[in-house]
Amino acid sequence: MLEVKNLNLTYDGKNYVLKDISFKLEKGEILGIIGLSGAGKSSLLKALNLLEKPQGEILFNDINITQLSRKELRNIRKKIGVAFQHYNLLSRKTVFENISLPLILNKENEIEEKVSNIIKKVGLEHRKNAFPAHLSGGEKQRVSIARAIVSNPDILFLDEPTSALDPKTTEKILELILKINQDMKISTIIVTHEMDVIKRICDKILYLKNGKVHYFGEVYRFFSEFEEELNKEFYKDINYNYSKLKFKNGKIIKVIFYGESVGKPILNKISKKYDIIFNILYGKIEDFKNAPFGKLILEIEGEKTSEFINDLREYVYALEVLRL
Ligand SMILES: Nc1ncnc2c1ncn2[C@@H]1O[C@H](COP(=O)(O)OP(=O)(O)OP(=O)(O)O)[C@@H](O)[C@H]1O
Repeated sequence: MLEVKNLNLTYDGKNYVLKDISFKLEKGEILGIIGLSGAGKSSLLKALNLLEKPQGEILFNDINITQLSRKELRNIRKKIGVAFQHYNLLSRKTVFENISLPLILNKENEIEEKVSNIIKKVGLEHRKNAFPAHLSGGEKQRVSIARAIVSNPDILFLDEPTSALDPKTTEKILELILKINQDMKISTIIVTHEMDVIKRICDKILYLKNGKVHYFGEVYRFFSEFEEELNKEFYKDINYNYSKLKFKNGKIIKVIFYGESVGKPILNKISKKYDIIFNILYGKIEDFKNAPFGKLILEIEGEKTSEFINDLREYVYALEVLRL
């Protein structure tokens, strides 16, 4: 439903802040855009919105929206919902009035009913007559999201929707985004610098580095293959400690489990089969959107470590020998 081909963007006509960006978003998918500060995340969102004029193609339901007239663009914009990090609510209007705005601008009918439905969906019935100054951060973000989806758009852009919120409120907003995505089948692009947001709700990830696509694809593959870089750039996930090693001649392996294999006693079974003893140096299981994802770093010892590794490889998503 959205296909971006060879997108480039420059603000000054010389330096490109987006370079040859290409990716695809299918209907109903949630795509997370991540990258360090200055990588070009906001610029990409602005280019997709055509708030900035990029070079290249943006095919929205097979129409190249970079080539449209103002009037055609106005119609397409009705199909795009945007919620900003700082909410951008009108302070003199109530929750209800803020959410009504896009419908009034688009001269739609049955505004009362549509707004009431959306207010119910985002759980703000009890706050519908409140003014933004009297709302919590989470409630403001609910209003902002409600306003973005009230026109029933095909695509929703969310710019850092949880970065100003505490962890509990973040979780509630992520649940809301997932619910909206499932109920309304809205394709969603979410800019974030929070890895947990990507893991919890995204199907795909686009990792921007210096204005270029460094990775685009499935979330689980990204966390399986880009670990070292992630540790360096974003957070310290794995800091397994070689001082915890127990075996003199042990090998060290990293095992990634994804989906069904998480939670099965595979390791126990296969280690018994080859008479292998193991010591867990690091282990973590996380709930990704589509399936659980587990990572283990093991120290192994025994006569048949090679056979053990070969056999185990068959049952897990990925296995890497870190030290022979
Ligand atoms: N309006 C603008 N005019 C000129 N340069 C800009 C403009 N907006 C952004 N830039 C530049 O474009 C590059 C990418 O910035 P952008 O804000 O898109 O990055 P970002 O990944 O969203 O960063 P952050 O996480 O800090 O918001 C930066 O070098 C920035 O200085």
